[in-house]
Amino acid sequence: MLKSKALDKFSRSAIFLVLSNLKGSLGTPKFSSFGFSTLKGGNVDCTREALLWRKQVRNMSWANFLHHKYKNLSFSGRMLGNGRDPWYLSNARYSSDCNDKLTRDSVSKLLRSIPGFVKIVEVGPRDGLQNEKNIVPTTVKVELIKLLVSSGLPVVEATSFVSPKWVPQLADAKNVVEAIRNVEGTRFPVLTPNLKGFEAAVAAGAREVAIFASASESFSKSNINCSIEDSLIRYRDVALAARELSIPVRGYISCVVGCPVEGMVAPTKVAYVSKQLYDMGCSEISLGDTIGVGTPGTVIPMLEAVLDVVPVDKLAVHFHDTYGQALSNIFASLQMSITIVDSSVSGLGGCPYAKGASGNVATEDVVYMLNGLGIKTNVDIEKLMLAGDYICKHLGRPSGSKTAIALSQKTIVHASKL
Ligand SMILES: CC(C)(COP(=O)([O-])OP(=O)([O-])OC[C@H]1O[C@@H](n2cnc3c(N)ncnc32)[C@H](O)[C@@H]1OP(=O)([O-])[O-])[C@@H](O)C(=O)NCCC(=O)NCCSC(=O)C[C@@](C)(O)CC(=O)[O-]
Repeated sequence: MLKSKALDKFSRSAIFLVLSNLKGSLGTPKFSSFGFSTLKGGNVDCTREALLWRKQVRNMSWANFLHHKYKNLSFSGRMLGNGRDPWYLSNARYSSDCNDKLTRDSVSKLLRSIPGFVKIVEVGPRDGLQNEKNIVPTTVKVELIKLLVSSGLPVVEATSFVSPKWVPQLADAKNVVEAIRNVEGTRFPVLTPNLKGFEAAVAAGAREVAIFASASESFSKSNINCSIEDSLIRYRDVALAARELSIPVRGYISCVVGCPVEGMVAPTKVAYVSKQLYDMGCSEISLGDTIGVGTPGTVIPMLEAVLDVVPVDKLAVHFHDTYGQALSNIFASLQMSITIVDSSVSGLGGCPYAKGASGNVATEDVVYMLNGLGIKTNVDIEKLMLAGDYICKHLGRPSGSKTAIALSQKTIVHASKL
């Protein structure tokens, strides 16, 4: 009895402290920053002053807390406006945009190889939606694509001309392509697994296609029902037909670092398939970490192997974020001078033939990071968020983009002026 009471008391204070720190990370006061050590840190300060402080802090609003904490500090104008209490100012909003030359110069001095411009290939309407169980109406897909276009994205992968038995969600590919036929300013590649798909795509009005191979035999079999070599034979036919019509072909390679069945995938296998796609005339080769297991530790050697056989300006990277490594992998790729990054609005996605794989890296998160590095994309993040908001409302779930969540909370904070 005594034991369980003591345990109860202990767990209540433990829960309090854990919640306090959790609240801190979510946007409410973090008590440990006032000198309280946490469970993680060891002892809890139980002096009278400390307890009083804790009570006072617990009763504070977020705004009062910040005012208290920062009132004696001076802030740099760059971040916080005119130096009065920053938390009440509407222009105090932090932006990751890096427009000042000094910062840009020091970033580029340290990161000599990173590009000045990155082309983002938005794959949300295809890779993002292909895995959705409930069929998304064609009108919603078309509206999503139009919203993505208005954010300035240069490429939006629209859909796939694959077997509707394999991917029922994209059975309306023809209608989607027809509906965006007259939308200008953005390119709309579509996936075509064979000549049948290629012909249907061209008939619907597609002006760019993508073929998709794999670096893993098992994944090739489960995704397109044939071996890697057989897929390359099919894709040569598609590439040839496309060349005759001057239609650019993007080549994908799945499982470039790991496969759900085979585990680790050797960089030499990825280099081999990359070279085959390059030789058949692919204008771009996108290297996909389909199940999102890679870290820079596996991505860098893979890229090194591919860079030995394909020029860097032909390469794109395509990371899923299952283990939260996508941005680090993109950053490593930028350092290796890659200039094309695939991503999906709100982090939608997953592959129907890679169970457990989570969505692609969120486009909002990529744009936020690139803005912070002073790398241009021509994408308007606020308009991009409108597209994300639109599709998330339709799907009835929160955004998978941390940036979108944070920025929309800021808007609420500023709108209410706390
Ligand atoms: C490749 C096939 C078609 C082979 O599928 P199969 O069953 O071996 O093909 P088949 O030639 O025996 O044909 C079977 C049926 O499909 C039809 N068919 C055949 N081709 C087409 C076509 N193009 N469009 C429409 N219908 C087609 C064909 O007419 C026939 O119809 P039936 O006589 O039974 O009525 C099938 O396996 C397939 O469609 N797979 C697609 C799978 C897919 O879309 N996966 C997701 C995309 S890849 C991905 O997400 C990875 C990526 C790119 O994002 C990068 C990354 O993250 O790694």
